[in-house]
Amino acid sequence: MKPQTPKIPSDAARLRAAADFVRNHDTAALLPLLLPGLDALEARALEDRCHFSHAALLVFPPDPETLHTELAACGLAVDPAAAPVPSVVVRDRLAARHRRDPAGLDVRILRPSVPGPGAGHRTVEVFALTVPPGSALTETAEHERAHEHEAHLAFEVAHPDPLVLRGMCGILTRHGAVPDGGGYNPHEDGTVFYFTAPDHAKAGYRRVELSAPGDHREVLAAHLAASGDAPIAETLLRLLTGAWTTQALSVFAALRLPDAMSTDTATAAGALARRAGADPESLSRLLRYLATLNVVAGDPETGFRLTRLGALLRADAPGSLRPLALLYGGPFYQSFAALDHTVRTGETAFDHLFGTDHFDHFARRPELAELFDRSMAASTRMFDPLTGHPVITAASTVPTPGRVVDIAGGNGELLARLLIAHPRLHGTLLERPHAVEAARRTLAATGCGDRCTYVMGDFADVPTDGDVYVLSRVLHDWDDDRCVEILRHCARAMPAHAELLIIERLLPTDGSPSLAVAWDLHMMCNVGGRERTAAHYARLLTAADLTLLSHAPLPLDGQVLHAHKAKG
Ligand SMILES: C[S@@+](CC[C@H](N)C(=O)[O-])C[C@H]1O[C@@H](n2cnc3c(N)ncnc32)[C@H](O)[C@@H]1O
Repeated sequence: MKPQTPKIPSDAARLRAAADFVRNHDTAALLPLLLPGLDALEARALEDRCHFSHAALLVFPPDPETLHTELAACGLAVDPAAAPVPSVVVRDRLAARHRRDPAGLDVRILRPSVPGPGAGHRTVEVFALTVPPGSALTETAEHERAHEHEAHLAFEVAHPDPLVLRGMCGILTRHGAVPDGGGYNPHEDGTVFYFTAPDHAKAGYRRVELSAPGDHREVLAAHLAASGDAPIAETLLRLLTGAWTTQALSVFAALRLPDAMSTDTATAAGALARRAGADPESLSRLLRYLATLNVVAGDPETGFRLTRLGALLRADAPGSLRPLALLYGGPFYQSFAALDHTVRTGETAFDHLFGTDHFDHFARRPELAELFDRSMAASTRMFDPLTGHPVITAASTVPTPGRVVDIAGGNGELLARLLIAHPRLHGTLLERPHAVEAARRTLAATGCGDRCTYVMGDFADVPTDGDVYVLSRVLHDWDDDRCVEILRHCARAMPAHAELLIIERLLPTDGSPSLAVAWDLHMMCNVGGRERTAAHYARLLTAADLTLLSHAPLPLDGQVLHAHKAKG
């Protein structure tokens, strides 16, 4: 008996199936089907940041009218006023698969709405390529219908930024999804990241898409590289020109352009040049480059406005990254030019270049010291959950109010947060003289100055009257021997009941993405320190007669490690 060839469903049947699927599923139900094994925390993180937005398919109508009739027949109404948007990503994938010229494949995107359960706007995303009867594309259409290469489920990311996107891609890959291309579509200013669903997924679709409004080609480049189908020379060129990006951002911040620009309305480059005292032609070209990075939007003809990303470089933005832009484009840019010295010799490039270590170099230059303190304050979002850490709440609820000793506490940002959140808590800040002055000002400004004492000194001067000791972003500045020395000073000073909290980024041991890996290079080049794994910190603590009890995540890839004195 002749084996039966499975019948390929018609476009109308495929459209109906996609519409039914969208009608009957929502984000909460779909995520565990797609990523079985997702734990509650990760499911919540994904649900908070994205929603199921559409199911997609590629169809091949003989003409546009037939497509509209088929859509209407399955309850999919397309706004007749909305012109179909040209597809770039699916067009190029189709061209690559069938070795055709993309210019000959006019794939259009339609997005008819589908009312579904729960809140949120959902659509069927229809990629349509008109294939009239007898067309040379008939075979291509049959192949695509049979294999459903472009069928996918999509989740739209609500407020995409590079960290969120990298984190979400990380969760998907950790659960077995495999990066499978993607792209940026300038026609609708959106970026898509495709994945092959994990083998054990139960959603009935083989592909998943994360879609993000805006241009996220930097994150996309890494995703494409992981997909193995990146245009590799382009990817490498983007990587090689990273230094240009650093300088462009730094100059943009130094000229205070983010403060002069609106996020709503475009300003002509000429007007911005007059305000910044810059050359109009050169500034216009800088802004055009920054537009490719999504820091500004617009072009030299219409003018430029600031994006959400660019607004983080405003001097008064909460958590402003302006100080970091100036440091990374300034002294740390110079030191990175000597990275080869570090790699060849193991010595610190910064010390080699400036003749002194970075703490002394900055301490002797008040403007740099202030910039450094403000740059550390730029990432204090990392500290937010610490006010609720059980060790801190316990210290603030004992009958006699407890004391937090912040060792090398910088300009007092963390201590101020803890004292504001716990009005009975007292604090001591140990720092070098210039930083103590900055900390005094921070704590006085928050009205907590009278509950705080200051010790101008060195790690050897850790006070002995604390209940909680904090080492925030200190140990990563030093090599292992110096860390053990610092930890021994702590252990000797700590009363038996005292607790130690260490705030650092941890190097991942499972290959998951983390800012710690890049900052490890920064530490190596600039301070002779390093980022470490949890196990590495545990070893250093043990060598100093301390015991690591636990660690918990903080924002910006931070972690809080909890330790106390070794028993016995
Ligand atoms: C990376 S900053 C961290 C500041 C703060 N803990 C935070 O998380 O924002 C490191 C701090 O260590 C301080 N420091 C460096 N050497 C020190 C020493 N020998 N004794 C005390 N503090 C020191 C520096 O002044 C600097 O403020």
